Amino acid sequence: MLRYFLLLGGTECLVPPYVSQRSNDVGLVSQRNCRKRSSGRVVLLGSGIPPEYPTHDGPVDSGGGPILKGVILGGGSFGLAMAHVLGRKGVAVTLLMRNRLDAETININRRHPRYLSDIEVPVPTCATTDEKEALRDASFLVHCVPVQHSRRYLRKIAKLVPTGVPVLCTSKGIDRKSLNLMCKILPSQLGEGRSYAFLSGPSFAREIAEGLATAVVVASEDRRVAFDFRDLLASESFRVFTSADVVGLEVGGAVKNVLALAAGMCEGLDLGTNAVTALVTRGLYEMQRIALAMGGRASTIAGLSGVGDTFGTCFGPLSRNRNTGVRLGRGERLDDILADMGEVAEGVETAFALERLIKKSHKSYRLDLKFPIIFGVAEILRGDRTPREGLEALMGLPLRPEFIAPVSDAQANRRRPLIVVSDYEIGDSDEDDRDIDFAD
Ligand SMILES: NC(=O)C1=CN([C@@H]2O[C@H](COP(=O)(O)OP(=O)(O)OC[C@H]3O[C@@H](n4cnc5c(N)ncnc54)[C@H](O)[C@@H]3O)[C@@H](O)[C@H]2O)C=CC1
Ligand SMILES: O=C(CO)COP(=O)(O)O
Repeated sequence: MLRYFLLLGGTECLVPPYVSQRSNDVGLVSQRNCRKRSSGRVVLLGSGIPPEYPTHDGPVDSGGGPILKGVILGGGSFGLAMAHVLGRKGVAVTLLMRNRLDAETININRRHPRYLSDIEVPVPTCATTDEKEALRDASFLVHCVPVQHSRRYLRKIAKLVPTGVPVLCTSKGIDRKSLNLMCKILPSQLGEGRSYAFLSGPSFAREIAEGLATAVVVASEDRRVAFDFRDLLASESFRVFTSADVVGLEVGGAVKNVLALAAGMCEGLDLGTNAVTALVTRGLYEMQRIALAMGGRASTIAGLSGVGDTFGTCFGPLSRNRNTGVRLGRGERLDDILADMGEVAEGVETAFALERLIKKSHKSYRLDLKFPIIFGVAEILRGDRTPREGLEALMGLPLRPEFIAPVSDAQANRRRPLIVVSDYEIGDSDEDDRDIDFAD
């Protein structure tokens, strides 16, 4: 088999050619988005990407065609998981990391010393800390840096990111300072002149790296880029749906981490199945309310990136947010848990961000009745209440109908994204009459 040698950051890596491993049951590669070359291989062109798409100027294979080079920003658990997804498709990937020793360990031992260290990093992956070298001929970026560090990180590398290169974001949360989702942060730092897509859904890094079946959603306002990333990532073990609802997808990914903290607390307090199920269901109602107010769709919240990821994170054993909640419920201090965990629990900062965002944008009376779980989690994390007091407060809320009808015209105006949380409640007859997905 032909092999290509790529010298990156002083490390020689074997990079097999990009080979489409899509099988018929996964779906046909879109003709608009790909080109069949004489070698019979299928190469994604990135049709939504401007003509200067650097694939065409980057390294070439022996047939003179471009080789895709993905750069993964952030070499933590999810960066590694994405290297596995792309590695399975034979795509050359550079992990852009902060720690030189970690990068060298990956290049030499094919393992990260701390994250998923029992799983070998796939061969087409190189690791480096050299930002300039890594980004120079990137064809696409995959952003896997935690949300709270993203703004500063992106600002630092912005000048090195080639024009027009598309970005797939996998980070889930709301920035505590700016109160923005990643769909605002990325263009604000890397510019509007490129396409952005967002990946979410129940997708634990460990299970992906182990090759267990996973289904996610890629959302983008640019349908061609959503299709390109879908085709680039999809394999027999990684199923990718597409969506145009970026806000709904991101709200689901952000809020589910806060709900997982609450679900974990129920477990830590030994409250039983009734309590945690009720809490998660009511939490989804809060998630939906926020998504609708920000211009997202109810159907997205009912899908993989809403209910799906909430189930996985609130009930599955792998969630770091849930495990943080369990330990809080058992009486440990938040600072001790976070220091000890050594991995990110995005729900903590996102709970504070959501609390502020809702209070700032929502002029309604008794917000604590509309978002009791999100507000309750923020109070517990701040140390204003214990987890048990938080639960007692939920049980003591005024008795009300399960769903409240809309109280303003905002629902009718949903076609215009509100961006800020507005003053209305959703009803149980909530309709979603817009396109569910891109019309193919
Ligand atoms: N691990 C998982 O199963 C999943 C994670 N995600 C999301 O992916 C994002 C990244 O999470 P993980 O990789 O799991 O976190 P992690 O805790 O495993 O790793 C975090 C990575 O970010 C890097 N980092 C931390 N601070 C940084 C800074 N200031 N500048 C640059 N890099 C910095 C660290 O060096 C590390 O490589 C999060 O938003 C998370 O919600 C999404 C789906 C699943
Ligand atoms: O987002 C995730 C799974 O979809 C990972 O959740 P945790 O960050 O809680 O581990």
